[in-house]
Amino acid sequence: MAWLTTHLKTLFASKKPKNPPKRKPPTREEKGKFRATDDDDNAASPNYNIQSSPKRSNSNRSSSTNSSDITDSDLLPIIHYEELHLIPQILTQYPAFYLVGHPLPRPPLPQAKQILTSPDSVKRSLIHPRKSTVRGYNHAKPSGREWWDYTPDNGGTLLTLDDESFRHVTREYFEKSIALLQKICGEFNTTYTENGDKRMVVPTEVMNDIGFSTMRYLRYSPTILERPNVPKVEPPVASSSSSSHSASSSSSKPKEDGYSLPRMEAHTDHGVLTLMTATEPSGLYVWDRNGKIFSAPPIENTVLVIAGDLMSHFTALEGKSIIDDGKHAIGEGTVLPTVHAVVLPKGGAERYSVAVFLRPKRDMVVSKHRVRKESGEIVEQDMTFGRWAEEKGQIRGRRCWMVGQERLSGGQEL
Ligand SMILES: O=C(O)CCC(=O)C(=O)O
Ligand SMILES: [Fe+2]
Repeated sequence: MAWLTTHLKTLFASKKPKNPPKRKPPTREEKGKFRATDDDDNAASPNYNIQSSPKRSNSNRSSSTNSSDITDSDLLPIIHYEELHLIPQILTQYPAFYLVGHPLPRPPLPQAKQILTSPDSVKRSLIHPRKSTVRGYNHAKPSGREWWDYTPDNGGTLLTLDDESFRHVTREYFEKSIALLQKICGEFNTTYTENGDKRMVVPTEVMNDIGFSTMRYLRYSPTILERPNVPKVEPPVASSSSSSHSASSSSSKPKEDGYSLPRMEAHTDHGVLTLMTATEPSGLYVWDRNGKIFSAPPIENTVLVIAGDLMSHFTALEGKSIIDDGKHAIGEGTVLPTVHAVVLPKGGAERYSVAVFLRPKRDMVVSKHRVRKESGEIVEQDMTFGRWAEEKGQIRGRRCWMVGQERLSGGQEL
């Protein structure tokens, strides 16, 4: 811990108190221009400039979640591309941040719409031969959601549309986003120190190789929930009660309560970092380490960045492992994986989103795992990224492993 405390003192503490006073929400005039530090500090160090997100109206917030504790002061920071060095500290304080001034092209939201509104026959042809949920087309109809994962191998020519422009835009956004996320990882390696020397928290292979990274196009829509192919169950012949009729006659329709809105259950992503962008209506929420919820609607010209499980693993206390030591591996410089969920507001609109996941190869060894054999002997076994992610999916409550919200578990397979 000493290495980080000392380093953070040098880098940040003179500019920002350890427990900063709660920020006041910006006034309309300050919209998008609020500074988290006072101006004297900024005069000494003009680079330390965190903008809060512009004030948002309540109409952006879903009325369908229990988000009454979301107030206007719950704003995620906006970081400028020229200030990437702030990100390691920001991610220990906030569950997500918006990045502005970045070199990415326009987000491929029209391409997300194009592929996810293709005829069913086309979608069927894009399903992975081994039904991978992270390559090609998939759907989760009970959640009102469908998605398509880009396959970077073969230059992005597999399980994709026969459309040159679609392929070009998709590939370009993926490659530039991965390069951006890798650059952000580089900032972690210049921020963390050990005995005065820089500590490589993110392995070189993550920064030099696309590994098992992918990009996902998602569509959330009430029309997906309708499941038109599910045969309608006729109500049993009523004896005396008329209520049984009304209950079963709605079986092929989405229920009108909050749980039948298009959604993605709360989860953390397996990888290192995820970059996201979406259309309105938003419905994206992120949790901080104290369980506080932030609404994360799309903001023009920005992308949202969150941390995945592996970032916690990389930034765990030196000599400790999240996998073996659990919470004892968490220090003040440990970035926790961002718990996030999507719940579409009522009203029937569709939402499209794009998520780019920076992940290493599945066979990357993330830990020497200590296991006890039947004889009682303790041996070391390699824990690979792929196996770790798979185990997480099998353990109830682990999809949001830091929060342990079993109620909300769900999410994606790797
Ligand atoms: O649709 C979104 O904005 C989030 C998608 C997501 O969290 C995921 O695919 O892991
Ligand atoms: Fe996610």
